Amino acid sequence: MIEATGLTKRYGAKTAVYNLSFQVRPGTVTGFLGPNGSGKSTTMRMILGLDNPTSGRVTIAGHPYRKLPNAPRQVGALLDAKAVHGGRHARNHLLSLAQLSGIPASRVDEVLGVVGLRDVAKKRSNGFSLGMGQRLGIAAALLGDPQVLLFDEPVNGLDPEGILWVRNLMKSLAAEGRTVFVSSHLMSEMALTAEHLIVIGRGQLLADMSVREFIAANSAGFARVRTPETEPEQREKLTSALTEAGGQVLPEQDGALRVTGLPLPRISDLAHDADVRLWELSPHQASLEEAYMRLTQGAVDYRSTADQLGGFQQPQAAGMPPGMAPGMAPPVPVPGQDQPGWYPPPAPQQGGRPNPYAAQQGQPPQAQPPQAQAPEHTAMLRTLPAPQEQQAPEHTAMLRKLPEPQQPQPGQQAQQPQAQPLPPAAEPTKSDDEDATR
Ligand SMILES: Nc1ncnc2c1ncn2[C@@H]1O[C@H](COP(=O)(O)OP(=O)(O)OP(=O)(O)O)[C@@H](O)[C@H]1O
Repeated sequence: MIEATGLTKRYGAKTAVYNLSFQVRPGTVTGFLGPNGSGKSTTMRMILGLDNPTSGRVTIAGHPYRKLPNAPRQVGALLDAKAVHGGRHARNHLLSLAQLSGIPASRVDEVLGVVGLRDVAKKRSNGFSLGMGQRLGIAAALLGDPQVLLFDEPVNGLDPEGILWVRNLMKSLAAEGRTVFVSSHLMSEMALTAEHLIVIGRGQLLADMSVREFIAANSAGFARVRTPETEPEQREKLTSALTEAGGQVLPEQDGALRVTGLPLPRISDLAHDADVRLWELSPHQASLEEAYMRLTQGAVDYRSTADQLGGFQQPQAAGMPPGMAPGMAPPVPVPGQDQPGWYPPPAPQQGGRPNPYAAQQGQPPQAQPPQAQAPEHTAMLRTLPAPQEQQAPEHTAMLRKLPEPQQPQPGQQAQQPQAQPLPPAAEPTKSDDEDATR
């Protein structure tokens, strides 16, 4: 088990991690999520003794990493797949790691097989693709057959087959009773891989709970309703009927309607009363991505703006909305579509605290009084920054309430992808990536 208690890391004026307490248990894959720069890698480095905490502590099986006897046999990690001696063969790289930890050479060949790199074992790693480098990093993590494994973005650069392989590998490692702690920005992948989540924002804990609890706590279910595409007036009629009945109706990108606040039978009755035919009426649970977006909206440091292309864009045809090509039907306006938060599903409860980050943009987290530690097996979502942290009851979820997502600013609309002509085929180049000494 990995246990962090009041973990804080400051780099000069920058507070990268603040008062982080959590446990990563054996037997399940625990996902470690957070926006760019939220402190995931810093936390992992502290777990592995590569960075010293400014305060607090983190242990593996009860010991700080540096005090673990023969740590590489107990803990395996992939932090930075590029952190290898590029001039070495893949096999020699692993052999040198194995020798340092008293691991037999036969294990090197085993892990090369596990990660699918046997055929390139004698190739220099500086000639490896991103995905091959990731596989080599995973091989290094598996080398000591450790009970505790940490992976920072393990699927980065992997092809679909590789992503599926990593997913199954993580699950099987956890099923063997190991502790598996994985960071990723790929929410769809995390939803399929992890059972438990630890979510941080600006170095502070936002959530510590199962994936199922996390989605339920950060989103509400909704109904998708579709009317005949050839009769847009039916869609408008239904939208009015649903809105008058107290529902919230928002457009989906494919022309369907997303309805919250009304149960499915009521939607069906209202459609019937309004004499509107339905082509679809289906219940939906929000995705992990939507729930994550809702929770972390206020903790994102790096946001993109629309590319204005230096004013070089072709003028739009008269009356044509930006991004619409001539001949495309403009979207049917739907009441409510300009409401903030139409993309993420509505929060399950209203009246949350104001966004604690709103006044802190670009500022380090403010010092807070020590917070009570959550008991074992407690799923946590925290209200932040609260002057006094309440103790969470066992098996309950705690959630940091953040405000509704912000309305995109004018001009921040995503651009429609434009078809680009293919570049001319590149001339084949001579490759010397196969090691001459092979
Ligand atoms: N050695 C360092 N010196 C100064 N600041 C650092 C250092 N390492 C990390 N930071 C800062 O600490 C913060 C957290 O960085 P960290 O790399 O841990 O985030 P992350 O969640 O892993 O981000 P990403 O998802 O982009 O990988 C960032 O603001 C980063 O700039």
